[in-house]
Amino acid sequence: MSFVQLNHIVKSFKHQEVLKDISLEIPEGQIFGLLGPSGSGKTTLIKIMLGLLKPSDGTAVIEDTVMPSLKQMRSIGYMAQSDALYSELTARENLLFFASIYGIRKSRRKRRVEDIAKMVDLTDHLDKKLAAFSGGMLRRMSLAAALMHYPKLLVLDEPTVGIDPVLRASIWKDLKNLQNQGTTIIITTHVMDEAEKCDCLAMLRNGRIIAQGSPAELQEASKSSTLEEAFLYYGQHGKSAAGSVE
Ligand SMILES: Nc1ncnc2c1ncn2[C@@H]1O[C@H](COP(=O)(O)OP(=O)(O)OP(=O)(O)O)[C@@H](O)[C@H]1O
Repeated sequence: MSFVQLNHIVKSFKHQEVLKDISLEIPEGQIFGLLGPSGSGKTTLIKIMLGLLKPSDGTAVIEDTVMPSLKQMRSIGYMAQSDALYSELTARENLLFFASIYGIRKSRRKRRVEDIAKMVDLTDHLDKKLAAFSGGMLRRMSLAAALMHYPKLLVLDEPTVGIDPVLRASIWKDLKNLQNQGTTIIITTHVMDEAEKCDCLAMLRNGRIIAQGSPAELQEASKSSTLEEAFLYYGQHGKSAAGSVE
């Protein structure tokens, strides 16, 4: 069953058509990667999917509900590119705040904050103000906040920018664990070794999906030895034979 369905999404800002007839189906429990150069429309597509932005045409559906839907929004964790956190508060205070707005019961908040901090490797920094955090630590805080309410769908816009390879690997381990627990994960990335870890990829360029399929399918159909090579191939040759682009 597809968990997320995008039907013929078009989005224009003034005279610029940023998304041009995008249709996608993302099955439940998948790690789905949106790959594309800067400005190709990844964030815009995600915001439409989440009901944060209205499409000019088409519909975004999550679990049979047309977005925007308050009910569905409550079951989504969204980690945006910029960190929406309070720099004058400590990490613990920030996370307790998210726990309260996500409706985690008071008796469970302290424990949940500690569990989440452990997951993103911030246990030793819980009582520091975010003003003293590095870029990578702030990204980990954002991930923690997005995970606070056990979301069924986790949407991550370039989650590992500014994060070192060791921590990136540990975050990916956590993402795989979440997937094993049934979470559907959508991730935007420029990083190829990250794209390779996704079950399915859609390559976006100039507001269109130029290829879609598993990393292996995309490489095979373009006779490429790496995903990067496949991406360059599709950029030059248009739609993929591998994918389910209609
Ligand atoms: N609110 C807006 N008003 C006008 N134009 C916008 C708006 N939001 C996005 N755009 C334009 O839409 C295009 C796609 O932007 P978007 O942020 O979706 O790209 P992206 O693929 O996420 O890029 P990046 O990887 O750099 O984050 C860009 O040309 C951008 O300037």
